[in-house]
Amino acid sequence: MSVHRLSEPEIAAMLAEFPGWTLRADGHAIERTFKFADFNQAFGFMTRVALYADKVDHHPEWSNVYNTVEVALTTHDAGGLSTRDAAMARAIEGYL
Ligand SMILES: C[C@H](O)[C@H](O)[C@H]1CNC2=NC(N)=NC(=O)C2=N1
Repeated sequence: MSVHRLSEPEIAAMLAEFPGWTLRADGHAIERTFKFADFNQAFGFMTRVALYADKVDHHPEWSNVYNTVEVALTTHDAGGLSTRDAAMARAIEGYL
């Protein structure tokens, strides 16, 4: 499905709305690193996000090492950032 790619001002507004997130060097994703008490907490978070992601068909790029989860949000179908990434960032904040 085609999705509208955000303009630079729209990306700036998104970053202002989600203070913990930074723009990836290529400008096509927002990133955030989450630290948890232990692996159990980290993987529980990933499980909640994964179930939501599959439901809305928008999947994070991420990696996990013990209690650390690195997340990048981008919209492959748009070749960059879209409102789907803002919605996902908002949902992720709710699963912390
Ligand atoms: C066919 C399927 O709907 C698409 O490939 C979905 C799946 N998950 C996705 N996830 C992300 N992050 N971006 C997408 O463009 C995307 N597209």
